[in-house]
Amino acid sequence: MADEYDFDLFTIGAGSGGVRASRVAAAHGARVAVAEEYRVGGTCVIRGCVPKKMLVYGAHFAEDLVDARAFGWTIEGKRFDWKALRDAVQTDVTRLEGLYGQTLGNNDVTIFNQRAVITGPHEIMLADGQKFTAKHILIATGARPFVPTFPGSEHVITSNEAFHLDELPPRILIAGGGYIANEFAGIFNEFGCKVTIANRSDTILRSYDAALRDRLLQISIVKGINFLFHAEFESIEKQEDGTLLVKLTGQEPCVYDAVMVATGRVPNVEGLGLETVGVELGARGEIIVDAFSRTSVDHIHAVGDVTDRVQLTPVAIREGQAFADSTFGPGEPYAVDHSCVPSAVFSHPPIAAVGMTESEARDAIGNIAVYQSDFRPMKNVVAGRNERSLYKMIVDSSSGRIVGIHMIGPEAPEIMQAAAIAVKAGLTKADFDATVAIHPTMAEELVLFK
Ligand SMILES: Cc1cc2nc3c(=O)[nH]c(=O)nc-3n(C[C@H](O)[C@H](O)[C@H](O)COP(=O)(O)OP(=O)(O)OC[C@H]3O[C@@H](n4cnc5c(N)ncnc54)[C@H](O)[C@@H]3O)c2cc1C
Ligand SMILES: NC(=O)c1ccc[n+]([C@@H]2O[C@H](COP(=O)([O-])OP(=O)(O)OC[C@H]3O[C@@H](n4cnc5c(N)ncnc54)[C@H](O)[C@@H]3O)[C@@H](O)[C@H]2O)c1
Repeated sequence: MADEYDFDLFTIGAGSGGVRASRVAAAHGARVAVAEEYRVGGTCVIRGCVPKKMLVYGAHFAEDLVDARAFGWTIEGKRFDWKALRDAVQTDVTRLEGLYGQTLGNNDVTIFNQRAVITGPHEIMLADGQKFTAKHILIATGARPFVPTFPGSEHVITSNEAFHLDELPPRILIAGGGYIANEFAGIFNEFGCKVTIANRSDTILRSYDAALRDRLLQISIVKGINFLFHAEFESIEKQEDGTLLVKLTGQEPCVYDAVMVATGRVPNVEGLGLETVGVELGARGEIIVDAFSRTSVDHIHAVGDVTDRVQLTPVAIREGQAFADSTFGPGEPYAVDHSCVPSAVFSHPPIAAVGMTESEARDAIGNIAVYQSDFRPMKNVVAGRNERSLYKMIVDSSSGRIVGIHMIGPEAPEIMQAAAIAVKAGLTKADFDATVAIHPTMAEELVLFK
């Protein structure tokens, strides 16, 4: 490796993509440094997937404790302590942060706990003024919540703050209709907050199959979540008692204790020095990269949310791994396959999907068969919970190949991870039919479609 540079690789951002790329590059023998301005682990570990999932688990006990009565349990003195859960989650986040730092250290990656910017084609400057040179630079700076600007927008919180609330807000308005809005609506609602979702369109989770979206909407309404559609912010006024008077288009003014925005995430590119070295950006501020995560400058790469391809942790990790193997490994360069990426929404109940929705398949293929199972899980029957699951399988009629599976119901993401392998591998409906069911399960519906 070239010794004319201080490092072979300098990574900016120690999140999902940056940590993986740095660790793997170092394991291939590269001299690697990584700069992190906040906390090692990035969004997913510190204020995303991981603490969110822990809150989802905590929230679900609200239903389990109610349902337990139907299974013969008497529960007295039931009480929920938000601070106890919040602090337990943060303790584990800190533990994980330590493990990520340890992994980097064990691989001889130098960590700088400060902001880094690019000051020359091969030069990086840290917040304290230190400068370093590197043969390759990897931008893995992720994304941050987008907050629309309107009078009073300074009073809103985002998912970043939601993990640290001193008290649960008795009434919370959540703006947005995507992943974060629906996941946090479920969490706060289970904790007993009165939740209202305000969305600018009339569609939640627009990339998911319409039948599943409708099912989640119906179930959420029954659980007590209020939905406002075609509602955009006009203003928020903080009142003397600390509550927030919110005006939304087409709605009567209403008072809430907290307002959270979940209106998408924008790439972290500001002030990075990209213009000084000629790294090109797209219309949404994302770094433009080719299939090998190479930017418009040959030796500068970018992975993860900052490229706004698929904003999911496992994708950022794969992009980081592919970059490190391709640039520093012994094999041929390879690209990440972004097709058929499975995903999940950890709502109550969760949604999971892989491949094409019914309408996408109709447009792309035309001749399709749709199999559907609309059932009440056994546990819900005994519990007297009138909440039905919906599974859909979309099949290319000419080949029998499965092009999409969509599920809403308990444990849907856990079931989907296995089903996604089959879809990615190009299996057919006949292959599923030939597989014996495991009874009694919810997942058996996948091999029993008629
Ligand atoms: C609330 C929430 C829930 C989510 N849930 C899921 C989920 O369940 N499943 C899933 O797959 N995905 C989920 N995501 C998305 C997932 O977190 C991201 O896709 C993933 O973290 C992207 O990884 P990344 O490496 O691109 O960026 P990040 O993990 O965001 O890491 C970027 C890092 O760069 C640092 N940084 C930025 N600029 C600089 C600089 N100039 N100098 C030094 N450091 C810098 C940042 O502090 C950050 O630590 C969730 C996101 C949120 C917000
Ligand atoms: N379970 C998961 O895998 C998971 C969970 C959370 C977040 N994420 C990732 O993080 C990303 C960000 O999550 P998110 O929920 O913020 O985004 P999102 O893209 O899922 O949803 C954004 C929502 O905000 C609305 N919106 C956008 N601009 C608006 C504006 N100016 N005014 C009003 N509404 C507006 C959109 O119509 C949409 O409903 C997701 O796209 C996803 O990739 C994944």
